[in-house]
Amino acid sequence: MNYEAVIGLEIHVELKTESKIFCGCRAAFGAEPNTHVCPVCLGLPGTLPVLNRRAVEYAIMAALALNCEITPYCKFDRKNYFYPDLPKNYQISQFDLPLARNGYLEIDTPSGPKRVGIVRLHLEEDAGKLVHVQYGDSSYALVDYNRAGVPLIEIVSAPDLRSPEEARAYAEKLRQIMLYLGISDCKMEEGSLRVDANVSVRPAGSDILGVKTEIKNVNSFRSLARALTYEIERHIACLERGEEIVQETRAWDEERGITFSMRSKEEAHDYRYFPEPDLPPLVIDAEWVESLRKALPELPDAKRRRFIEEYGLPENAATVLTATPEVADYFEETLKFYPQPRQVANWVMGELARCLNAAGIPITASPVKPQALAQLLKLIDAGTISGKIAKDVFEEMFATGKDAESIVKEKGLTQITDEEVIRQVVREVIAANPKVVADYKGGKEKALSFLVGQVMKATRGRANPGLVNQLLKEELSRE
Ligand SMILES: Nc1ncnc2c1ncn2[C@@H]1O[C@H](COP(=O)(O)OP(=O)(O)OP(=O)(O)O)[C@@H](O)[C@H]1O
Ligand SMILES: [Mg+2]
Ligand SMILES: [Mg+2]
Repeated sequence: MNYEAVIGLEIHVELKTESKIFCGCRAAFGAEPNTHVCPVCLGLPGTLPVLNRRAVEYAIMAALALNCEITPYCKFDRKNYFYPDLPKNYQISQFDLPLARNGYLEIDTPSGPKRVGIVRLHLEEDAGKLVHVQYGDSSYALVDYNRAGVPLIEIVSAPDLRSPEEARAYAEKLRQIMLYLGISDCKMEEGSLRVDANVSVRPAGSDILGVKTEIKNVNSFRSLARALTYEIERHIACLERGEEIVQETRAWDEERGITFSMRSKEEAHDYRYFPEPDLPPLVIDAEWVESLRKALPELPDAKRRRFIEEYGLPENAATVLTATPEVADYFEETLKFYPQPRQVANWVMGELARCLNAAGIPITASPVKPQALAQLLKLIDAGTISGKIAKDVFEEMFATGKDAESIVKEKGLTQITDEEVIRQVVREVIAANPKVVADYKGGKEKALSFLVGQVMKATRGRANPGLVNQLLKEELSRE
């Protein structure tokens, strides 16, 4: 039988606010354990939460970017469960009235663009973190509450994804949008972006959903795709053996490349959701939403379209150059000093990308700034250096942070414009290539470019190309 995979993702995104969602503690990652805590986020009796306005704004921005409807009157609910990382024994979340609903995200697939539905987007607080340590012969689980109360949004997709590749494309696109909005770091390795993958299979063509399992603990987009591939094969093998799929939560084991059962439906939590009595309902008026909508930055799809239309870039170049807002900014900043989109695109995607990769640094830390790159490109246009020498100069700029002109001067890479020097080389080249000269005189235009190449080679690319051409023609007609 032919099977079809059905996948829906729940993605948690930590918001990059200064303070936590219900108290004034700092929300930053990486501090000494339990230094960003207070009676509110520690859940001590008698404390009351106060909602962080910025967290709501960030969540609304995310909802708008994902084409959702904002719920004008929403509320918070308590999701009750017991775990040591949850000091209050409940998490403040949103249940029946989430902040936003009914959105979509467009992904690229081999058969064209595809819209993936977004069922809901809600606000909640993060839990603390357990740190497992070995001390002598014993192992301990220590709790760090710094993360407790960091604002999160959970974005729940419809079961619209049909392959691990689509799931990966969706998760990557969602991350790209969050980075464009500047509302999260989205670092999977630090847990500021976490993906739970729900998956089932069914006979191809059926419109009934199969029993799903939920995979947790995927630490990268690559693992997400691997875990789904494994799980889909496991489901199919089960069904082929005539067994039923058990609805359960499974964890991905990166090293062994398998999923294993964490808890089954029978052990599933009854969260006993009820309205949070300590917070008033959240009323989001249309004016607030509109002012946030107006302030949204240009998003990836729009930017990519503009790069194609405004700069005449091919689609793949536009995709690469809009991968992050930082790359796009670098590209456009360079254009301000050197308005030649194609050339700049080639250099940003070529030499610059290669050097950044090799050095393992982000474009924002590039030792070569946009203006410096523009100056280098101008030197090529002016004929001061050849395109080939420019690559060496760029490497030197990247390694030392010096500007193109000083490197060209220091290393004696300046073009040769002295007519007599070039004429001498031209004569030598003509003397050394009698056959090519004869070809040229016989009407072979191409022979000239060979001779130009020889002169450039003899001068290590430093001769002024215009002069080389002119003097070659002069000398050849003289013979
Ligand atoms: N049969 C199915 N096959 C694959 N995916 C499914 C199926 N049914 C639901 N899904 C997906 O599973 C996800 C369910 O997420 P949701 O947050 O609504 O519930 P939950 O996982 O039960 O709750 P929790 O937030 O406590 O994990 C959605 O992304 C949805 O698209
Ligand atoms: Mg969920
Ligand atoms: Mg879930």
